[in-house]
Amino acid sequence: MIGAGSWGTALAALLCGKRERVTLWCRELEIAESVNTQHRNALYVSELELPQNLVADTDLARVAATHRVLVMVVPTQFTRAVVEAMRPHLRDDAVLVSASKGIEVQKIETLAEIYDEMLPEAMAQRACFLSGPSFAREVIRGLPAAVAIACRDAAVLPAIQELFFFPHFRTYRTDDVVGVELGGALKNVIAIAAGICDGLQYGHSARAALLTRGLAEIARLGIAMGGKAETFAGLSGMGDLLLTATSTQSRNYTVGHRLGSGETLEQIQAGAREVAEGVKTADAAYRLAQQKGVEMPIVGAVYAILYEQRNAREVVLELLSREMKPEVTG
Ligand SMILES: NC(=O)C1=CN([C@@H]2O[C@H](COP(=O)(O)OP(=O)(O)OC[C@H]3O[C@@H](n4cnc5c(N)ncnc54)[C@H](O)[C@@H]3O)[C@@H](O)[C@H]2O)C=CC1
Ligand SMILES: O=C(CO)COP(=O)(O)O
Repeated sequence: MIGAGSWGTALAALLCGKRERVTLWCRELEIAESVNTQHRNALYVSELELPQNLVADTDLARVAATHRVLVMVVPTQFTRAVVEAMRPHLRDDAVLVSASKGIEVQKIETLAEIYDEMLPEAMAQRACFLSGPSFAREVIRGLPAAVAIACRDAAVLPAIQELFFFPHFRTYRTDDVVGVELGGALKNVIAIAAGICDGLQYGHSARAALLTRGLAEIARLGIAMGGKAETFAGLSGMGDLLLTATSTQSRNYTVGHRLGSGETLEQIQAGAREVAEGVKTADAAYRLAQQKGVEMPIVGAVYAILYEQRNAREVVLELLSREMKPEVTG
């Protein structure tokens, strides 16, 4: 497991139920020591006990060289640098499984596009993408969840699906990498919008409208990028949007709620250790939509509130003043 934040720790603990030993690569020595000696992650999900067969290692080159299946769970904006550091050490038969959700701002690229750019063709082709409604804390506690896993290489996908398949963690397979990735990345931006809506106390009807139109935007960009329309109605699309945009457990929803309640992004981010991917992805998605000529008014509104210091109420008024039109859902 490459990345020892909340989600990397949760997925590593999950896989411990199926493998004799799972290695967790940690940037932070403090995490490695606490996992190896106390079976806890001292910095993330520290209240939860971890399996005894989870072993932490801080040497990225060694972990990359000695494992065939590498699950990538570092925040999106750091993925390029971590892949760069791993690249010389990777085995020829390595299978990368991406479990992060976001779009990189630096080059406006999805994680699949970063892998395509940086890895040998066959290795990039067999990379898998796991995404869907799943809070780390709930997964560590063994509560039921279901997610999607996507891969372009049909020969690799069943084995990776099986690796991540448990009675309480059901994994559904698809070949739609673009749809799964974009659903997971963009729902975080719409979750920020939903939080803003609730922070402004606009009510449940407004939030339901926002989520439905938000999903239409996600599908519109996703289809323009080559994703399949039906994927956006699935676990990595509507499923994850439902979870993230309606739960106070979500970091992205919480960022939005605090913005809607009057705090600034700077205040919210000061001292925050955990990543809310939607903040950076809003920037990348706004630019990507412009590049592709896709209309995304809700993403544009989140961008204006986050990056142009626009007043949230005024931005919502502008959204509500848009012209009359037919209902198109993708
Ligand atoms: N937490 C959750 O419930 C879920 C998270 N995800 C996704 O998993 C990915 C990772 O998120 P979390 O594990 O929640 O993160 P987290 O917020 O719990 O931890 C942050 C992680 O970032 C790493 N980090 C910080 N600076 C870094 C740098 N310069 N280079 C490399 N790594 C650095 C830290 O070592 C730590 O592993 C994100 O894309 C997130 O959207 C997906 C599903 C569920
Ligand atoms: O992706 C997630 C759940 O599927 C986690 O959402 P947050 O990052 O908003 O907490």
